[in-house]
Amino acid sequence: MGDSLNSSQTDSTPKDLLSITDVKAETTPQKRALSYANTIYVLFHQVMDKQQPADRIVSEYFRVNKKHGSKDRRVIRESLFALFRWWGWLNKLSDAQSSQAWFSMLTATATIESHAWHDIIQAWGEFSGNDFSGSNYNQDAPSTASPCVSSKCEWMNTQFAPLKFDTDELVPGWFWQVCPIEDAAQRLAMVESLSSRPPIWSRAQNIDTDTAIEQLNRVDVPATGCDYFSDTINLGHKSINLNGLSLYKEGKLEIQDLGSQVIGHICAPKESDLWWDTCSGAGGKSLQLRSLMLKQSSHSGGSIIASDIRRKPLEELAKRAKRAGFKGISVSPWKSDELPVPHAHFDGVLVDAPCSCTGTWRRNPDMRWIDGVEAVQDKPGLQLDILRRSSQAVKSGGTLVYATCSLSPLENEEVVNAFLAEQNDFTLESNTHPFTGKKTEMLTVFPFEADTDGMFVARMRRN
Ligand SMILES: C[S@@+](CC[C@H](N)C(=O)[O-])C[C@H]1O[C@@H](n2cnc3c(N)ncnc32)[C@H](O)[C@@H]1O
Repeated sequence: MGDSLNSSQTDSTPKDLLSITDVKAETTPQKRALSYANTIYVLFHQVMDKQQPADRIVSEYFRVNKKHGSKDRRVIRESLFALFRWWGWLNKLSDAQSSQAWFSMLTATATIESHAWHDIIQAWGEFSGNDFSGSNYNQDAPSTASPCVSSKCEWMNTQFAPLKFDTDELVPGWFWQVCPIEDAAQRLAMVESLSSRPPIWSRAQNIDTDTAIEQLNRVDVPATGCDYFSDTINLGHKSINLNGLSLYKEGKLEIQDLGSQVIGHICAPKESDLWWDTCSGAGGKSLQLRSLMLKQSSHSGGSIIASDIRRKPLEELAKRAKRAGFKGISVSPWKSDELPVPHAHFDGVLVDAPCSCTGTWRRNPDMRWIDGVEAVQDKPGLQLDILRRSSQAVKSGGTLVYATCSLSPLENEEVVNAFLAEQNDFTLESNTHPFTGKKTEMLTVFPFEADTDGMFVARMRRN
């Protein structure tokens, strides 16, 4: 940590540091452990107090505090995100304002996640005043050895007896009310997946997938293929400097979660189709739709119009399309409630609606504690309204696809059912779930099925 091995503040560090007057850091690891603990404490409270995504807060912190080396960044970032993953248990360890409780939390998370910075973890354990010597954390264990969430729960129950911990508590209680799962095994699988990170999923475009994988392996990216879609590439769990990859710079690799890729396959655009992506954001799915068209014919005459109420993501989409060399994608921002495109005109309309994003909690574990139940309950009115308006652009015989990255039936099945109840010229079509092989009308991708984010999709046809 450069020369700041104590708890001294940096310019951008808020003044409300952990109270550490009772902590004596003597050895170098202890001093580093103390400094890390303070930084993580400040960042954690900034996320909770400002109710802003941890990703944003951490990026801003590292942008200002250039002194941190790569190990510092890793310890700070991973410990912070781990705290949010296990906060449902940790918050029971008593008052997070107390330094001893804070050190217990840090030690417990690092133990549960088998983090590799053993000297730091040991120092945190010593500062905590708690006896972690009986912990099952093994210094020689590879960090990939990750016991299941039930055994982690057992460890918590033993380590912090008489406190009681339960796997369901790793997500807020309101989640189970709006995303009910009756089956106990499925419920546990859901908690298990929400307590771990999915790999970085990507898509090969304009290039054969095996060739792309070979090129990635040559530069030490542990890329592998995927059983479900021929253009999907799993890039593993380690963060990657995308701008250092020529494949990415040449527009031959796009990052897109495998769950999100399901949506493009359910849309299944034909090569000459005209599609409208009504909530395109920065165009993850527009690019996928275009890529699917071009896979059928490199002379595909099809095209996509992308719309969003925000301009910035549309600018980003234009850059990504240019990078990929994709002609046939244009943008048309929503400026009012009026359609920014012609009525009854499109072979396909995709409504990837704004939602609570509960399906992305694996990548953003902080959101489960920042958001409340209103993040789910507030959305269905808007979602139905966008779906209703967007549906006017579907031509007779055309396809309407509704998707979210929510796991709640309130934002999913109930919105589609409300839409179908009022629009009798649309009928629901059935699909085969790509991961489970089951036939289904409305399709939820659960994160535990194929190590992805959670998604929902329903496909309708205009009669
Ligand atoms: C789930 S995100 C879209 C993600 C994007 N399709 C992708 O694949 O990367 C939802 C998008 O809907 C946009 N949005 C929010 N309210 C909207 C509205 N009333 N009309 C159109 N778009 C809206 C948001 O700006 C956001 O970009």
